[in-house]
Amino acid sequence: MVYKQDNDGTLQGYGQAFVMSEEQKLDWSDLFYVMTRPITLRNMKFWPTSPSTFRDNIDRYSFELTKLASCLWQYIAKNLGVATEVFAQLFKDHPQGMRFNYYPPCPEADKVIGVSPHSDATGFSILLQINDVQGLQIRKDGEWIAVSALPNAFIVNLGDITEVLSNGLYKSIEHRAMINTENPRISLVAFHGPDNSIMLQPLPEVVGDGKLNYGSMSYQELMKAFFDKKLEGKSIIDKLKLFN
Ligand SMILES: O=C(O)CCC(=O)C(=O)O
Ligand SMILES: [Fe+2]
Repeated sequence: MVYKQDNDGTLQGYGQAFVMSEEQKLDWSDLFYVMTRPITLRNMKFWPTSPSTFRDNIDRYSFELTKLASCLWQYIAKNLGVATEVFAQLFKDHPQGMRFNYYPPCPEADKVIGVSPHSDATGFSILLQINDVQGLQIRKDGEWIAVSALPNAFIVNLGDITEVLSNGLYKSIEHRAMINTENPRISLVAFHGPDNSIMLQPLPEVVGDGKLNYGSMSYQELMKAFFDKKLEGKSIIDKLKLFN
């Protein structure tokens, strides 16, 4: 297949992620992932040329989402009492990747899962539920709750990076995607992560004289830890938490 993943560690292209063994039961989904920003990191060999509008539309969508993401960072910074320049520096060049998820229906839908429980290893994700099929669930107080998409609205899932930077004032959300027996479901998730070179730790401006709740880890190390194992709840956060 022309756009299939390479073994270059970036997971771009068509394929599966988080496959650790031949025996593993895979998630019931097809996925396609491309890095969309910074533009210099785009690898156009993974960008389909058919339909002919694809590249142009994704480029424009990526640009508009970046504006939305900058706006959200400004609100988060304000809420945390941190100068907006601090976030602008951490998220400089607006790193962004897009994952297209296709979940085929399954006659035995209760025996499979579309995406295993996890939190996103990113700042936040802006999710668009493309067709009107429900499937996303979030975990709140130990219970799984179905999220219905509002018409013309995005779903924003906070990621692990925001939890650590905010010393836990913001919590990343554990979520999963379920399958149904009749209808395929399609979602498009745009991950907004930090600059690749950052050292991830709670922001001193947020911690102040208070208790430090998380240890530190380079973002590169964190991404490696995330992709080196099966998706499993809030595993990155569990690793970095100093107290339970
Ligand atoms: O399809 C969904 O609603 C969720 C997908 C997801 O969690 C992901 O791609 O990280
Ligand atoms: Fe996710």
